[in-house]
Amino acid sequence: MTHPQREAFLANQRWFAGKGRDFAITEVRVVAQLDEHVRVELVEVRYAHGVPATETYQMPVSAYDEPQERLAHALVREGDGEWTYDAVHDKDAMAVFLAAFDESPDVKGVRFHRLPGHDLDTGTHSTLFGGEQSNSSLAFGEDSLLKFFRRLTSGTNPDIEIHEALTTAGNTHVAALYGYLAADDEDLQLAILQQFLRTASDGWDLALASARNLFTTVDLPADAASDEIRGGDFAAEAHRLGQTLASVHATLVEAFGSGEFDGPATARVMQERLAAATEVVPELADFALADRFTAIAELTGEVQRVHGDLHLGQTLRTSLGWKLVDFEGEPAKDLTERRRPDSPWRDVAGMIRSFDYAASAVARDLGGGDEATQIAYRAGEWTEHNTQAFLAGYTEERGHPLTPGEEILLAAYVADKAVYEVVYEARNRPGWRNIPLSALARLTEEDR
Ligand SMILES: Nc1ncnc2c1ncn2[C@@H]1O[C@H](COP(=O)(O)OP(=O)(O)O)[C@@H](O)[C@H]1O
Ligand SMILES: O=P(O)(O)O[C@H]1O[C@H](CO)[C@@H](O[C@H]2O[C@H](CO)[C@@H](O)[C@H](O)[C@H]2O)[C@H](O)[C@H]1O
Repeated sequence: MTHPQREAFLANQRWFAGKGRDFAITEVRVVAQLDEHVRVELVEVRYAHGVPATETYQMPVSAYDEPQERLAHALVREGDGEWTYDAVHDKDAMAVFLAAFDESPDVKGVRFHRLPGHDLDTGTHSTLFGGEQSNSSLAFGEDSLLKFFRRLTSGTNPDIEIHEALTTAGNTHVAALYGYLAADDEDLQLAILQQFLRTASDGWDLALASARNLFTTVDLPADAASDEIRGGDFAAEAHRLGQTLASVHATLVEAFGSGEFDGPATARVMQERLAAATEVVPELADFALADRFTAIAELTGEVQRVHGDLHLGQTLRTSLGWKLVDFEGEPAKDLTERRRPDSPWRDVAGMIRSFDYAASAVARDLGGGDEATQIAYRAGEWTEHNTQAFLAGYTEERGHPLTPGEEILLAAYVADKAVYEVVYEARNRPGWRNIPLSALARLTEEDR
């Protein structure tokens, strides 16, 4: 059986990782029927070339025996007297999911798990989040947020696992976990239900606003007193973010334990990642990064569960402080790798790269006119200032300053993240490729 309409739908979704590759849907399975209209389907995709050769996607759908005008934009397929829609756009279908989390009914094929301590507000309507997302998230009124994982891999989902550990431990730097949806027969976790941080501001947006504010004051001399910068800048927030990350790391050690850092293996993985990335983006061969990576082979340290893909877009500022979101790890890694204990410096490096991204993205938007040199100077200054504040917050909270060995580790993780970003940008946002490439050029220059 062929599925041309479903294939066309899939190819247009932001969350479909196979864009640009030849693929066919080989199977559509219904894992659960929630009511007469709403069901959860799993779609198996097979690619003509390349790896991975197959993938599984989750499609919550709602089906009706006549077309639904209100859902015309979300049509997945029509035929055999049935109109099938992407259920995340369908408020009625989402109400069925919310009621199921509230009542934990017996639904063949899936289980609705709940954590104690919160009564769901079931009188609310769903609002789907827009934007560039790997999964599909929607808010129920001002109360809860439901995220359907789209690309599924069997095994424990780290986003659920880590939210559960931090919520149970009472760490307030994440949105509290309210529940999750899992398939019965297979080791598949389908969705996470958590506290909706409705008044929160996105860390990336706050950082951009701060950088823009500073750079547009271009008549400041390049060596302007940093007090002027401090007035409107992000440093106090960066400091709190550092404290937040240290607190989350400490709770993760308590919950999952820690292990020994393997220097030689990590250095090897970083070099392999660079070699693979150079195949995709040959300019990477221009950067002499090998010494940064081999330098860590001699080092000792600890590994633990971490966020794995931390950047400003994964942080939310609420009136009660910073929260970290989306503990799924780097989307390109397989699940086993994403759940493996890792160095906490990977997360620290992720945020440091993100400060550079924020400053560089604003500098890029402001263009290359007469003030380009001044803006570039300001961008470097903003990044450095916030990096130092973030590191101070992190080290103060954990109780001791950076050791020389940790500085070497951090330098390697910053370079490793930038290598990852070059490939990510080449594949997803070619216009942004120069941000990590310029960072690598600066790092290589520093190492000379
Ligand atoms: N608990 C929450 N409350 C409010 N907004 C949230 C919450 N969790 C995530 N978000 C926002 O929802 C969006 C998608 O979240 P994320 O977990 O990063 O999804 P994805 O896995 O699709 O990348 C982000 O903009 C994030 O800031
Ligand atoms: O949020 P995701 O888990 O999907 O992470 C991926 O996409 C991110 C971009 O949305 C990407 O982050 C990179 O760009 C950010 C600015 O948009 C920047 O703040 C980050 O520092 C930079 O790495 C992330 O790498 C990728 O895994």
